[in-house]
Amino acid sequence: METTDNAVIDVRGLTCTYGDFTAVRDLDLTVRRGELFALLGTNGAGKTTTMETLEGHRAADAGRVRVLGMDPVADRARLRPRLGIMLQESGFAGDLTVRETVDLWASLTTNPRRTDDALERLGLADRAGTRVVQLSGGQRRRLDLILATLNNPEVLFLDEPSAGLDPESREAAWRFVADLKAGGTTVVLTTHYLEEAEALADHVAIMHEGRVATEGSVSDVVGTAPAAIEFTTVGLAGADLDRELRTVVDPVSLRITADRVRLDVADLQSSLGRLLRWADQHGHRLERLNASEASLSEIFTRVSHSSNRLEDAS
Ligand SMILES: Nc1ncnc2c1ncn2[C@@H]1O[C@H](COP(=O)(O)OP(=O)(O)OP(=O)(O)O)[C@@H](O)[C@H]1O
Repeated sequence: METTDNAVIDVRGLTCTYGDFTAVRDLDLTVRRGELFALLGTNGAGKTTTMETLEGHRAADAGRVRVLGMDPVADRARLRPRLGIMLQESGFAGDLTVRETVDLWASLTTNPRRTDDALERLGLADRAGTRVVQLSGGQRRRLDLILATLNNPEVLFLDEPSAGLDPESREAAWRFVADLKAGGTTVVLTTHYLEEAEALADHVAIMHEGRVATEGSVSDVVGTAPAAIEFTTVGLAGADLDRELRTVVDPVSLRITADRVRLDVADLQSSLGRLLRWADQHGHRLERLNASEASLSEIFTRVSHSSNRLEDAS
């Protein structure tokens, strides 16, 4: 039986250890049917360990993991045909050609997808006769993606699918994954490309030191951080300007360096409106004015500079 809320993956209190090192600690995750869930995080945050547990490649040391309502380790034989898995390192035989590899994989799969279209779309059609060992790293990555999706999986796990791909191949891989999602496949991916998460993900979770530090839609996650307004002032003095801006805008923080001002604000639209009205009324000129919402990359940087130690103490 599947869990509530259309969850195809439900993880509660997952803990994974290597010896006395805890790589994943008390992690909760919910992935809903048909969504693309991006697991982000610093190197060593625990993404691959979490993915391996979801894929049934390693058992949880504590906690409960359900994929399509099943235990990925205990129910592996029943679950595996419904999953697509692309690992960081592929382990298939390099002596076969691309075509032979795809055919071999397809022969082991019930109802495999047609592959010519996938080879074409991922730029491997003209490599069909090439031995896998002779492929470049990026070409192997694209072959891995095809093999992981041959069985039309209900849930597809992609561990850094676009690592090492050139920009054009990355775009092709993104379109390929987006089309699978449009066809109803639930996708969980890890990536270090934040623009990949921004382009594809319905839900992002940023992991740090074995835990999810923040999660939600990209706009939810980005919305948790203040926006920034920057400008250069002409003829306004430091202390007076500081006082006045705090009254006008009520910023989260304010920094004035020489004549450059940076305001971090909770509500960009209303703060900007108040600032511009104030400048108009007093005839102030705001030069090189720049206003921007926080980016995923800023959130990522904040998370990676934070520490779990405080939480551990609580
Ligand atoms: N086999 C292992 N033995 C001991 N420690 C391990 C082992 N595999 C991973 N770790 C440690 O567990 C932590 C989490 O590793 P994991 O590979 O899950 O992180 P990650 O988020 O996928 O990192 P990356 O982005 O670098 O791939 C790291 O500190 C890593 O050194």
